[in-house]
Amino acid sequence: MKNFSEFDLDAKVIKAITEMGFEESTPIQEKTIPLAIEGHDLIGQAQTGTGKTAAFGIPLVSKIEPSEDKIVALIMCPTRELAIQVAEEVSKLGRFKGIRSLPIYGGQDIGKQIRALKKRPQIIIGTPGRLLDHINRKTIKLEDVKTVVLDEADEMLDMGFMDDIQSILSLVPAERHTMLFSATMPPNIQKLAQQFLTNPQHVSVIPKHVSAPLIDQAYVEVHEKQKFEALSRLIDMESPELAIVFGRTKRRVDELAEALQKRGYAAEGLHGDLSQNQRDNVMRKFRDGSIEVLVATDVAARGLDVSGVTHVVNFDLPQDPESYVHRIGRTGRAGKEGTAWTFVTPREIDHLHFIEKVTRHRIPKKPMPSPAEAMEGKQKVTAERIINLLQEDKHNEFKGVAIQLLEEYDSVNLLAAALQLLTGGEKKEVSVELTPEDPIRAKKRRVDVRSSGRKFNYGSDRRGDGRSGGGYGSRSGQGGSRYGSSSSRGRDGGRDYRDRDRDSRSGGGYGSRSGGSDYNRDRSSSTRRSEDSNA
Ligand SMILES: Nc1ncnc2c1ncn2[C@@H]1O[C@H](COP(=O)(O)OP(=O)(O)OP(=O)(O)O)[C@@H](O)[C@H]1O
Ligand SMILES: [Mg+2]
Repeated sequence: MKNFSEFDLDAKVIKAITEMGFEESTPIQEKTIPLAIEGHDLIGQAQTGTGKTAAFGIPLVSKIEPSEDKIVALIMCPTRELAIQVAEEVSKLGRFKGIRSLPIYGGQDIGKQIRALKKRPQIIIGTPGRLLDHINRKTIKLEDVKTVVLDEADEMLDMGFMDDIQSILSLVPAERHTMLFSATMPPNIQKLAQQFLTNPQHVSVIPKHVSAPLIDQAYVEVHEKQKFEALSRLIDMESPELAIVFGRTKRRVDELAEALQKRGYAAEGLHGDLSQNQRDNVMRKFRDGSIEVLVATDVAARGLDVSGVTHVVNFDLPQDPESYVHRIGRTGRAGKEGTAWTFVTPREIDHLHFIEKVTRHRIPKKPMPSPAEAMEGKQKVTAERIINLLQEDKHNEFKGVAIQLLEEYDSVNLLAAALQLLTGGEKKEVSVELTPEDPIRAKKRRVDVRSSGRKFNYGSDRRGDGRSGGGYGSRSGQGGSRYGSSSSRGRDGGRDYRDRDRDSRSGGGYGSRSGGSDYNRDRSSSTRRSEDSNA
């Protein structure tokens, strides 16, 4: 893989890249950056978590003049969370150059956005609905836009944004540079590309080796009623640093988050019925580690990049193979390993086979963790916490009692009792009741697998030389202790939303759901997404 200094990039951008801890380019970046610098239109495809954001962000930021006081670049994304995240990455890349970027999404106070637009950002990162709104109000003008990026284009179309995207693109001068990123290439994407891209170069990184994917996948066959028990045992057994648990509906997510809290886990739910403020809050807490389990609908399946997500659990089997790939792709990112478990009820086994077929990956079956395994995992974590405390050496005030106890009791018994207390068995007795979900029925439909290219993480030599897979340079500042407490986890500074607008109104007609879709549709155009509508 190439070092970033080998590309024709602005030195200030290289400085930013170094500061972000990137050492070498990823394969999609290596292919995309030179083409984008030369101004070629392009269509990019690569697996989840392989740095597509920087693949378009780096050349984009490199080309923009800091003195520019108009909107010269437009990035469109399907969800609010993604708009925020992409804006965050772009602004990090443009820091030393003094590039101004601004996320624009539904659910946030429009007045606030209008004020922020007065600061003359050069790059706008937005969801199509809210962008159109600003365009209609003339608070965003596209006449000087020279570069357009469509991120997760297939998802935007699936969400019913075709008309909005077409209206927006038709307002951008034809003399422009357009980059489209998509997981799949269904006909509507091809149509969009034909309509709005000029002689696009196809850049795809499809892994050759599938022998050592970074994501360790497994399924557990469980009855609907056993799922919760299976989940809590799994969390206890594996003690994830951070985990995302996907549920099928909003109701499911709410009930599950509540049930996990009752059992003493730091869990919260994320779905489209929450206000923007709540959504931002949940994401912020997840990113800074104050919640360890994020329970979410598919709203969190695409693009979201949170460092430290070691586990993904499909509490409910996803409807589509694509959704499966995107959900599990929230772990095993940027060369790190991850684990993905999928719960399958006996009646859904056929659907699982369908997913295996489309993703061309056999998912091995694992037994439901036993109570003993769960207990063992918990004890291990407790023991590690004690050892960590021991190393901190700040427990002088407890030493008196310790000496007293040791004089009276056997040391092994004493420590075992303390471990029992700390492992906290009692909370687990709380009974929880979840409303059952109907099983997913096997759905036979054609999916463009060949072009999806997001089935596996590449890099079969990963384990061998200790370097991360797929040609990633290591990234500094990210400790990888599997059992580390959240406090020992290197924080991903720039991914914290703390300083973002949190007093934004969620009302005002924006961010309201249309047709029960879980996405932030801030327009009323119809949506095809229905998984979440029964919440
Ligand atoms: N060259 C690099 N070296 C190390 N880390 C990188 C590099 N490029 C990107 N990253 C990091 O990898 C992570 C994943 O990147 P990104 O979110 O862009 O992936 P993606 O390909 O868009 O995934 P998805 O398909 O899920 O949207 C991010 O945390 C990003 O900062
Ligand atoms: Mg992405």
